[in-house]
Amino acid sequence: MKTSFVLPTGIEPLTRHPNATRPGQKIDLHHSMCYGCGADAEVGLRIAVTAGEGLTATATMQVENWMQGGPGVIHGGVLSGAFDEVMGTVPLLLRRPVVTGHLAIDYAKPIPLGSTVHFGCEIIGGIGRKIYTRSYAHLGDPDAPVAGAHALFIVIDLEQHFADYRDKAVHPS
Ligand SMILES: CCCCC/C=C\C/C=C\C/C=C\C/C=C\CCCC(=O)SCCNC(=O)CCNC(=O)[C@H](O)C(C)(C)COP(=O)(O)OP(=O)(O)OC[C@H]1O[C@@H](n2cnc3c(N)ncnc32)[C@H](O)[C@@H]1OP(=O)(O)O
Repeated sequence: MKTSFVLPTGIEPLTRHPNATRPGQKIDLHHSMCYGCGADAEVGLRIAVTAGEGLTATATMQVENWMQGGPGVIHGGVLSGAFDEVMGTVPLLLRRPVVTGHLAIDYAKPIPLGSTVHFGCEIIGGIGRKIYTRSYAHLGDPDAPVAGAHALFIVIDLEQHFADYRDKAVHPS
């Protein structure tokens, strides 16, 4: 698939954490009010990410009517959010919390409402606090991708990063 995302040189391989989620199991819920994965979020993508072998994962998302952009098809921003969620979850296999620094999407085909989008994802490697990932999406045939994505995630100190915002956090009612 065509992309204009340029990977830097010097990316080093990363290793799965020994206590990471086992292949075939769902990677732990981030938090229940998360727009990407939360079961209690008022509006959300409700994506479940399953660990694969090594530093890989898969995920699915149902394309619901509220996700419409062009007539009958998914909004590009919703798909972008889905890729962010899928790729942002995979660094949990390293047991390292991250936030997105750079996200690039390649849209190859329109995705109809009512589809199930299947995602594959892998960690390419890292440089210092930077973790590079790539992902692709298909509608049932992995040989016919409908979109692809790359992202750079930055490892953060979880407590410190959100310290000034926690008083605004919303909780399940
Ligand atoms: C939805 C939020 C969830 C957040 C995650 C919470 C918990 C994590 C735990 C579990 C995760 C589980 C599931 C998560 C699922 C989905 C994830 C969704 C993730 C998101 O949706 S999260 C929201 C959007 N995200 C932000 O809200 C970030 C705002 N931002 C910042 O908070 C700062 O910007 C930060 C921290 C990114 C960096 O700040 P900083 O001061 O710590 O570090 P610094 O600036 O030095 O960058 C360090 C090195 O990255 C390079 N670098 C930085 N940005 C770059 C760019 N754009 N392009 C190329 N290189 C870049 C620098 O050049 C330097 O590289 P070098 O070391 O080589 O110089």
